[in-house]
Amino acid sequence: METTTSAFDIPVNYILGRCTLGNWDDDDEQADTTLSVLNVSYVVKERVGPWWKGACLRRIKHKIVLRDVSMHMKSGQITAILGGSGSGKTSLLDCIASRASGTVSGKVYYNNMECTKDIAQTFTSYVMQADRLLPNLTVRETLRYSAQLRLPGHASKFDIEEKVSKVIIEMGLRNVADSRIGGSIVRGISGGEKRRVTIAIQLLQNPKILLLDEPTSGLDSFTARSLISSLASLAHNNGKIVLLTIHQPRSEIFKMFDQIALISRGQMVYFGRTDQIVTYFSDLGHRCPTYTNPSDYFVDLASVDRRNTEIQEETSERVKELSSAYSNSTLHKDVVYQIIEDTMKPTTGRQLITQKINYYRPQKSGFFRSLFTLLGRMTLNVFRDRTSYISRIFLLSLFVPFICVFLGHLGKNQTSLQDRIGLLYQSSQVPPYVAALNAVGLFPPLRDLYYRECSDGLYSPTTFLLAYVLHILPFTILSSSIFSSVVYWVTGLQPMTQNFVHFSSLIFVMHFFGEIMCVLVMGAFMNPVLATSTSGLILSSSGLMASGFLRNVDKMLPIFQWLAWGNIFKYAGEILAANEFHNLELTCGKNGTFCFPDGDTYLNLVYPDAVENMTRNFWAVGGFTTALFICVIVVFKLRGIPNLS
Ligand SMILES: Nc1ncnc2c1ncn2[C@@H]1O[C@H](COP(=O)(O)OP(=O)(O)OP(=O)(O)O)[C@@H](O)[C@H]1O
Repeated sequence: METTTSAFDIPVNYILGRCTLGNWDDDDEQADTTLSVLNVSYVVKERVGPWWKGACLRRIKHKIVLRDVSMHMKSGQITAILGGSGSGKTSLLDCIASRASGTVSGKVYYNNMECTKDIAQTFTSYVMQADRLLPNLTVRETLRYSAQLRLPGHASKFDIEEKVSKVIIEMGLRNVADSRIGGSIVRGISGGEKRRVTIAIQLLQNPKILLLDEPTSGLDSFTARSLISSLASLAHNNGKIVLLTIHQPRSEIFKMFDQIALISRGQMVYFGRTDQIVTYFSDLGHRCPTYTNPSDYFVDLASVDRRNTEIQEETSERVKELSSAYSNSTLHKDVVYQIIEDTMKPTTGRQLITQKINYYRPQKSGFFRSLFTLLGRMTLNVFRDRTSYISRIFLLSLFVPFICVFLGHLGKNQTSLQDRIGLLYQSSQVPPYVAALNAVGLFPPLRDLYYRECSDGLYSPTTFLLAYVLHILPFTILSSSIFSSVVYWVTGLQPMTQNFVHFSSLIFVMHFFGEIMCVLVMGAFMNPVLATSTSGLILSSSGLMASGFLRNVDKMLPIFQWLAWGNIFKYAGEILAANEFHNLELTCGKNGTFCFPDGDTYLNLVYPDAVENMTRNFWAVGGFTTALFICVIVVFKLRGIPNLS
């Protein structure tokens, strides 16, 4: 079948094949697809100057990452972008996938139709360099959950299983289908198999165009070869466009590519058929020596050597000559003319098809389906890892023996007043802090996976965060109940059921609050070490300042008194104090020194309205926790998706 040459020839069947009204899994492999890149340039902003000047004061420098790059690919072809480190390979893929963060000029066309982000998301799948997979799931489970998120809401269980089995076979994962992915601690499938799983996830949506950033990085040469061979057969047998970046492939791999794009310092040095590259460079006077891997030779030829100034100038000059020779070559002109010719045809048909694409774009799996899929996946991931659920349930309980041994059974004498204050202070501080530790350990892999799936447009931050809090809820209830039951009854706080219910409810809310607080910090900072120290600092300084257990809030500077109104620990402190000290009888010594005859005397002194404000304070802690959760969603939305590799 001939390549699409007219806008009217754009295969509507293919579009219909992805239609939610038709069969979403229709493999209309006969339909040709083209992908063209015309004079694409890409400029990014860099801030230069000393760090202490901050982001606003540092000078902005514009860096040209890509300059006038043109390429043309069609279905059934595998094309490799080659080049040294920093030459602009990943940036070129980002521009094609509409994921670039800087300024892109020039045009990218899908089926001779100007590309928008929507079109890119509909027709392409992007495989990033890093595998972001949950270590405790098996290959099949990973694919099943991904399919539930990626396939339209009406796809049945049977459709999903069928699709999963199909990609497992396509990517040669049959032997490891029921093995765990594994991670740094638990051994799982090999690095090459993980790469295959990542690619298989992207194949679930049956994309026409598959973009892969360094798919062979970190793989041994045998595994790399077998992976590229699978990608080549995806292109040749399934009619996909496969475009990948690669550093320096070995010669067997090099031969598998149909086309090569060699770039250097953001400029194209060669784009054309693989079997013509040797002749092309020989004609320019750079003959690839016998017994030398052509990819090694050409990548070295197009790289600037920075060992010393002399060599740098010499190699820079050579690269300039190579890129100018290519831009004047018939090879380059043919590519540009072909793209211009194909895309200059009447636009009405294209507009019509754009409308069709917008109409037939596959529907997302829906809010509730995404929510329950994420919830199921997170829960399974925790239950598969003993250390995760043990730490979630029992980490808080580990503090109990220390508290009990240190304080023992509280009496009714005057020193027990101080013991009670210490115990209540610890009870308000430890649960949120332990929850923050749990979040630091268990949230980052889920967040990384969220970033990848969110950049694929699968679900929103709200869905992800809601699923996260719902999956921690049973653990939070269980661990806070164990903590409060033992601490409350062993240390001998007021032995009344209602007081115990108040105490345990507050412990639960504070435990939950700590986790949400840490998730908020991890939405702002990627680094978990920074997240731990920031969360710890926020929690301990808030408790210190506002709980009233270490210093009476009314005796602080007015600014701190005002700030305390906006701090959950003020209300938590009042609840704990009123709950324990109201109606508490104390005994005085015989030597006639000042003493508190009962807990209410202490309450009147430090928390005058705490008993009357009990209900208000419960509303306040609940309100703070809800508001914090809303803030987390806002932070994740504002922060967006970081530039992932
Ligand atoms: N958003 C950005 N901000 C600043 N510099 C950028 C940005 N994107 C790309 N660059 C710069 O552009 C150049 C090309 O980067 P790119 O990641 O595309 O190279 P690459 O060929 O993929 O390199 P590698 O093979 O090492 O991954 C690099 O010098 C990089 O620092």
